Amino acid sequence: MLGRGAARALGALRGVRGGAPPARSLGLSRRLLSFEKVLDKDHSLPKPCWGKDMRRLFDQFTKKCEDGSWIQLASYEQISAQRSQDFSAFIHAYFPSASEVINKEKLSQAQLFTRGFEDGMGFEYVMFYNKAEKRIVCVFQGGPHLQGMPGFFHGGATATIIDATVGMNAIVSGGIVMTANLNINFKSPIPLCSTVLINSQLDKIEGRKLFVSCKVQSIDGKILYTEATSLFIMLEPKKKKYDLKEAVLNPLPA
Ligand SMILES: CCCCCCCCCCCCCC(=O)SCCNC(=O)CCNC(=O)[C@H](O)C(C)(C)COP(=O)(O)OP(=O)(O)OC[C@H]1O[C@@H](n2cnc3c(N)ncnc32)[C@H](O)[C@@H]1OP(=O)(O)O
Repeated sequence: MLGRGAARALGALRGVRGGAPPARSLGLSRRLLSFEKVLDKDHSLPKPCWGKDMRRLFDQFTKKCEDGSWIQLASYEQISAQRSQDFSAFIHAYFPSASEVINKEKLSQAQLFTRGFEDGMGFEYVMFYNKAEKRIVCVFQGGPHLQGMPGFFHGGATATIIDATVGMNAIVSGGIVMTANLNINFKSPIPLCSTVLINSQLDKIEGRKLFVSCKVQSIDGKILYTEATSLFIMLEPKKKKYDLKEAVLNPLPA
């Protein structure tokens, strides 16, 4: 049977008892904590580097959260030291060979790729989740360090924010998942430093497979920049010797 740490990690992802504390207990009733974080700030809240489009869209979606149909997803740069330990256990459970490379110390220094840039230079984004519609909308303002062809975003940067958005959609539905496939059609180059909307939709779940699609559009909806489809796989507990039933039925206190 797997250790307590991995059970907690599962709880953190699934929001079950024993995982991250409920958002309400932290006074954040309209916000869903995607994982517990105490060391740094929530990067999905307004900052001086946000342009007027980003702020206006943030305000519009925050308004939509008032009736509970939409939830703003918090986002942090690092996970807490405690969670780092939990994730070490998680990695060991699912990918034993990887745990020889990624030790606890390295994990404690890790940063979420999309949050590792100086404010305003890289990925500025905030995501909003609509459970009933199985949608996540990401408001994204890309900074000057994401340039590819001069004056436009690098396609890899676009792929990254797409993966983050469809990935979050898969996580909120499937728990512990990994991207198995991501197909992207680049229709029109995205001007550097612009703000765009990424609209993602969970299309279907078949067993362990989650199919999520998305469109990247200008904020007025007139330009379709990019379209993508993706496949996420829920990790197979038995295959990786992870006792999911135990983790769900006997969650640990936070
Ligand atoms: C709390 C912390 C929160 C963190 C928040 C921040 C996160 C931000 C979010 C960022 C998000 C970033 C996210 C990232 O960046 S994730 C990082 C990028 N992804 C990876 O590194 C994944 C690498 N791949 C794997 O580990 C395995 O292949 C996985 C786990 C995916 C499946 O291996 P597993 O051994 O488990 O499964 P299986 O092989 O038995 O296959 C099962 C079924 O699936 C079908 N299949 C499999 N692959 C493909 C494929 N390519 N196309 C079509 N179908 C495929 C397969 O045919 C079979 O179907 P069927 O025969 O049953 O019908």
